Amino acid sequence: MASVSSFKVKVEGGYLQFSAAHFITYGGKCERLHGHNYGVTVEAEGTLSEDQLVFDFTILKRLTREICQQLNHRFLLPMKNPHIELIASADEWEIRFGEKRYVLPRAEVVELPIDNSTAERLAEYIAQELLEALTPYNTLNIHTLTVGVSEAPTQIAYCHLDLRRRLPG
Ligand SMILES: Nc1nc2c(c(=O)[nH]1)N=C([C@H](O)[C@H](O)COP(=O)(O)OP(=O)(O)OP(=O)(O)O)CN2
Repeated sequence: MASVSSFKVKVEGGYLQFSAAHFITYGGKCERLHGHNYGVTVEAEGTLSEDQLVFDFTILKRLTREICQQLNHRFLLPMKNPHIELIASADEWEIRFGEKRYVLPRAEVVELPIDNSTAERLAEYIAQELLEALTPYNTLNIHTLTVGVSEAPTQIAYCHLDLRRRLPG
């Protein structure tokens, strides 16, 4: 019986990381402000292009690194978190949860369109940003894109995008 090959490329390590501060809300509580040295992995599965690549490692690394740089040394602010109150001023974000109140310079905050800064939601955000950054490239041969975000080497969350269900742009 003839076998069918399937292919996957993965980029990780090196500069595919960012250090950021955050807290998540869960179970009616709000964690203390803390930080992680996050690691990012990206996997693309698909068929081979004319050049016999799923996708060029070099480009994939560069695009992922650019997203990491936007998050590096920032506070990760989940703009859609229904459990925190956000008060904007010209230069600052005030974040309230019950009696707790944080005031942060806007320049040190990255405003994320997510509802909680869990590793899962960060992986989804990075996957969506990467998909956007891949728009100028031919990615029709890529079937799935998986982004992993680790808070530590022992804990990692993944978001898997099925690109075969992409709507024509
Ligand atoms: N599935 C997920 N679970 C948890 C997430 C997450 O993003 N996805 N996040 C957290 C917290 O944000 C927290 O940062 C976890 O950090 P952790 O190092 O595990 O905290 P601890 O101090 O409890 O663990 P140590 O191993 O003792 O450092 C929680 N869960």
